[in-house]
Amino acid sequence: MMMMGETWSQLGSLIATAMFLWAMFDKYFPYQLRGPILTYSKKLASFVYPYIQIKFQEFTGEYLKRNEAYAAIETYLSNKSSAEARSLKAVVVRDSNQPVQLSMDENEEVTDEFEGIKVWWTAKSITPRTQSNPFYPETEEKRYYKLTFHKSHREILCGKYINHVLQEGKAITVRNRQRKLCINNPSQNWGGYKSRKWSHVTFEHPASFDTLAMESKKKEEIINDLIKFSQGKEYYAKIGKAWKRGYLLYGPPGTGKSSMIAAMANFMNYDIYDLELTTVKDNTELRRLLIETTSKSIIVIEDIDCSLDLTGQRKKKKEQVNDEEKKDPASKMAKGEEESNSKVTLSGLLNFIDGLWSACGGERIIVFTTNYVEKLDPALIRRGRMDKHIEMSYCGFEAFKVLAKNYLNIDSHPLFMTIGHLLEETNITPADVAENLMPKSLYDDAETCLKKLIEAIKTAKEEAIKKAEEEARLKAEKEEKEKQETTQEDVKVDESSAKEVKENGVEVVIEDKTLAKEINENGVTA
Ligand SMILES: Nc1ncnc2c1ncn2[C@@H]1O[C@H](COP(=O)(O)OP(=O)(O)OP(=O)(O)O)[C@@H](O)[C@H]1O
Ligand SMILES: [Mg+2]
Repeated sequence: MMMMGETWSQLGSLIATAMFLWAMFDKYFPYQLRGPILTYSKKLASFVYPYIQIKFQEFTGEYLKRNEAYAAIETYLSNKSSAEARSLKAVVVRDSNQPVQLSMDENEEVTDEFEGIKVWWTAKSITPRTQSNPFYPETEEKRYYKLTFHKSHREILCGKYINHVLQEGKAITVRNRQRKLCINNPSQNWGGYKSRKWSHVTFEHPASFDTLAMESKKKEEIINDLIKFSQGKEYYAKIGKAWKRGYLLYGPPGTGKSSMIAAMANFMNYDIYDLELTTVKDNTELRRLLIETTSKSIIVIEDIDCSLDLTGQRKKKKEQVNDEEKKDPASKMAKGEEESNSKVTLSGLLNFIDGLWSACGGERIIVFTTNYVEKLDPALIRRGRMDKHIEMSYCGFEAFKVLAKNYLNIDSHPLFMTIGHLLEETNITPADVAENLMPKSLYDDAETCLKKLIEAIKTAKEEAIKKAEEEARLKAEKEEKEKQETTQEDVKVDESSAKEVKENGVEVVIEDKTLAKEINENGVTA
């Protein structure tokens, strides 16, 4: 006990002496000599204490912008902190799917290892005593992380390690973030305070490539394409192309185009920007919307053929208009108003896909969907613009098996063979198959649902046959009508020809009506 007391009193007097010496140094030591003295003392300290320390402050710059590095380090250390530190802070992070993020409390220390080198991270804070900037009073404590390591590892830790920490921290943030489904606001709502071009909700669609019904080979091809794209940052930079990829999904309604987009977003961990083109006034607005999208996102334009008149017809219409304008400049003026309301043009959209502005942000996927691929303008869908065309087709046997697994949790059943044969002969969408496979009551077992599906496919088959017959009948009727019309026209021509021959003064009875016509056409008078 006595010993303890003595040690404490010695320590106390040591601290008091140090404080006294520091006060003397601060008060009487000439200012000019302080620099060299401090430099030498630092050299001495580095000899005695061979460690390097780096500070990462929470706020930097005149306008106290939050330091991205600090946030990344905080996230990077959160796992290590929760395992090692004894005093922790819990922070709710915006747009994160984690309820709270744990970080170490002030003066706590955690260790980390990189390529066999040990480092120490400490959370620190200082409360400023003076107000340096009257416009931004520093009333709050300044927090920072301190990284300590041996000076012999300076090169590797200052370069590779810090880079690793920042990248990993950002990657964790992306993994933990709540993904967004954004829709564009009409431009008349863009003006006011706090107004935004995009509104968002949390994206929680459960679709995945596992639940998507399509041929496994095709599915794998798409997954590989997406993986290659997500790892292609350097590759895209090397070949001088913006880091983006375009997909065109086409197929009849209910074949899973929207489900595919949701599955892609879940697989890539991307946000979705669902762009409603009909509310976009012009190309300028389109550009403004585009630059507000973030990277790691899918920009979707659904039903591109309906969103805009971007089909070949539009071009023709436009050409016609231009011809009229050339003839009549007044009509051009009259149409001026209409032109300005013409909203987004094909060239505007092409610029959006692969013009200069499309490169901002990077790591983005653009998806167009359509039910009628043949209606689209070739310029819009040519290779290079839409890098991959994916056909979403009617339900085949492989796709059916995925749905049976999803909805009924079965891999096989004696009825599968019948269904397989029926699907080969009938076009039925995965949406219709899914609808029939879904148990409608508690008593519906797998067999009941499969039988229901068989009935549905048979009905679809009968309807398809009836439709085909009806179409064939209408076609035959049309052809017959056209034939009759042609014959009537021929008769009229023949009669007028025969009459003309008569009018030329020569009475010739021409039995062969074709010959009469020919004589008339060639102006021959017999
Ligand atoms: N390939 C599929 N795999 C799994 N489920 C599917 C598939 N296709 C359709 N479905 C089911 O049908 C529903 C409708 O599908 P979805 O909306 O993806 O079709 P779509 O092709 O986008 O149709 P539309 O052209 O009308 O927009 C989905 O909710 C899903 O349950
Ligand atoms: Mg859809």
